[in-house]
Order: sequence, then structure tokens, then C-alpha cells
Amino acid sequence: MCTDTNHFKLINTILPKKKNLLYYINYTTTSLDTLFYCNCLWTPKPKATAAAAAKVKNSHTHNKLFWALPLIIFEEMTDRRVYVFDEVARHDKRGDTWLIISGKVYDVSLFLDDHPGGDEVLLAVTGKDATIDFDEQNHSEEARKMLVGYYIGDVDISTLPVEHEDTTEEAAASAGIQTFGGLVKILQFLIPLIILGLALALRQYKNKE
Ligand code: HEM
Repeated sequence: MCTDTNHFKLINTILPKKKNLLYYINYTTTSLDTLFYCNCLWTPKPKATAAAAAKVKNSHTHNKLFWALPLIIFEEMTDRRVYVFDEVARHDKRGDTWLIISGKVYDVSLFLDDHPGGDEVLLAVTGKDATIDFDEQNHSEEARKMLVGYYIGDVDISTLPVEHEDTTEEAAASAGIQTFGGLVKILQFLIPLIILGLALALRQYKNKE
């Protein structure tokens, strides 16, 4: 664990304040691949060789890496990809809490206790599309900026379950079409009856004459 406050300052100026996001450091000069957390906890990249891992543990290399930060390329290593809805839906519990907001998938497992709106609301929408719930709360600009820290990928929107709510304009229009269709069917049945009734009435009238 790095305790040098300068390192914290440096890291915070370079990177957005993201919690527990892993960054891949492509340290071009030594081609030393390693991972570190924003909280300054250094961990060798799993794939890194034992020799590279040993180098990272060496404090000299550690410092060298840190001060070279502005020169190195960061790539987020959070395995960002496109998830099908069913996969998101499986992460629906405390400690494994994913949700969807505007087509993006967020892992809020570590945010539950920090959420100003409480953990219950997040748990209520875990594994689901929480777009409407999120928007309904009129979250501040600050809250929206925080989203990036929990972003892990996108959801394939074609896999989202079809909503059955009839609140949308489309649903209202389709309901209108259905009502109209019903009316046409009734008229199709009634019109021949009316014509028949009129014909009979006319015949009776003529017979009377
Ligand atoms: C990663 C996703 C989310 C983040 C980063 C987030 C962040 C925040 C923040 C910073 C606040 C404080 C008020 C503000 O600045 O707007 C807040 C309040 C709140 N949030 Fe969230 N939120 C998230 C998801 C959600 C979801 C999905 C819901 C609903 C299901 C929700 C419901 C609420 C509620 C009820 C409050 C309290 C509002 C109040 O007391 O006035 N949040 N959230």
C-alpha cells in the first residue's frame, strides 16, 4: 500500500475519481504490465510474469512507475463489453449489484452504502433497467458525473425485455387502433341487420299501400 500523499495528489489530478477501477498501465519504457487501483493499492497484473511482478514490488520501480504516470498510457481494464440483458439480470443481489441506466450497465455493488438515496432503492432495481427510476429522482449533475465510476459496459438493447406498460404514446395509439378495430367488427355485424330491418319495414309499408 502506498502511503505517499504526493502519489495520491498526482493520481487524483491525472485520473477521474473512480473507485476500485482497475487501470492497465502500458509502461512503454520497460514494457512492465501492471495494475493499480486509484486508492494506490498496487497489484501486479494477473498475466504479468513473476519477474515483472517482483519488479513492481520493488519500491524503486514502484516510484519510477508512479512518477512516469503522465507518460504512460492508461486503459481501463474493467472488461467493458456488451452484455445481454439476461447476464445483467443475474447480478441482482447485495455484493453483486448491477443495473442499467440509459443502455449502460453499472456495477454499484460498492456504492450501496454510499448512495445518498439509500441502498434499498438500488437493490429494488438491481439486475433491471433502472433508467426511469433514476430519471424520476431528478439526480443532480454531480450524481450523473458519478455514474462513470461504476460503468462496466453496455447492454444489447435488443435483449431488453419488452415493456408491457400502456403509458407510452405508442401504446395509447395502439389501444386506439384496437378500439377502432372492435368498432368496425361491430358495424360489420350491425349494418346487414339494419339493412335487413329497413328492407322489411319498406316491404310492410308497401304492402299496406
Ligand atoms: C449509479 C447510479 C446512481 C448514482 C451515482 C446515484 C447518485 C445519487 C446522488 C449523488 C444522490 C444525492 C442527490 C443528488 O445529487 O442528486 C442521490 C440521491 C438519490 N437517489 Fe441516486 N444514484 C444512483 C442510482 C439511483 C437509482 C437507480 C435510484 C432509484 C431506483 C436512485 C434513487 C435516489 C433517491 C431516492 C435519492 C434521494 C433523493 C432525495 O433524498 O432527495 N438513485 N443519488
